[in-house]
Amino acid sequence: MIRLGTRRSALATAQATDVADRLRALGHDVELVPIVTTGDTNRAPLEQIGGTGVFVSALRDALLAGEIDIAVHSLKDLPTTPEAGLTLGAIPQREDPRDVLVARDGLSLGELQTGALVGTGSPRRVAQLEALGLGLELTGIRGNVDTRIAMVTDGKLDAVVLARAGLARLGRLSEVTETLDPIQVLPAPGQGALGIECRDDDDVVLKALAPLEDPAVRAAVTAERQMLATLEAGCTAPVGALAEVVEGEDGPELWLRGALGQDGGVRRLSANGPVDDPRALGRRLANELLEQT
Ligand SMILES: NCc1[nH]cc(CCC(=O)O)c1CC(=O)O
Repeated sequence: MIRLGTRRSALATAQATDVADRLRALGHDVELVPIVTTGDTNRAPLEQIGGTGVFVSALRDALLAGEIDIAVHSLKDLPTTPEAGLTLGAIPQREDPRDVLVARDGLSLGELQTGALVGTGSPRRVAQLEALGLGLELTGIRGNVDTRIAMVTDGKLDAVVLARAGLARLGRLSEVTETLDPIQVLPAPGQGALGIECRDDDDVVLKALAPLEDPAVRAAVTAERQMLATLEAGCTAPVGALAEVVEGEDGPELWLRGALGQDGGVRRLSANGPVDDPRALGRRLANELLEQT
């Protein structure tokens, strides 16, 4: 029996159920174990209560205590610092990593008027949206995906910006009024990807997880997360990153785009590197972003 720990939110439950179903299809017995985290019980702004890492620590404690065997994380909420005794046993196929706009009356970003009220609590989204120069009025919001969409439906906001992956997993893609091009808004490092964490000496679970692994996604998110780590930025920092495996002249290579919000503007760069050394690429792009003046 594999005990899979999950937060109770609709999104976390959808992600956990998806992983559980895939393990069951491979012949494993899986039990879902609900875990409550500080991020779920405390409504204060994330920056005040320790960033999105607050969603993670209770799950990690349960893993280390042997109460659960695997934890399914949204990779963009997982701190880049490794946790002793734990490892990412599998990084499965990724959902569409892009951000989306959910606006009233089917509007797109370019159709929103100056002064339109757009909800997002993410410094990354704020920095990149402001850099577009559309004169949008950005306002911090928190709450689950349903709550955020309701702010538009109720007329409190003209629009909200969300991760497309979350809407896809909740079956709410019909709410999307525009998918934002990464040329304008780069997603958070790891967005749309799941990280399945387990104890690093749990050979039975590691073997069970192996078939869920997508090596190209692991390479991409490793580069994105290394860029974030080198920038010494937390999950609430104004950092966007998106890597993809592309076909280069000598075979597949990794292409990484990065954005760093700074001094009211956004620095953007991209670089290519070998697929087998994603960390070097992430580190290089981070350093180039820091040197750019
Ligand atoms: N920070 C909350 C969070 N964590 C993961 C997702 C969406 C799913 C994903 O990116 O994997 C979301 C919601 C959002 O940003 O809209």
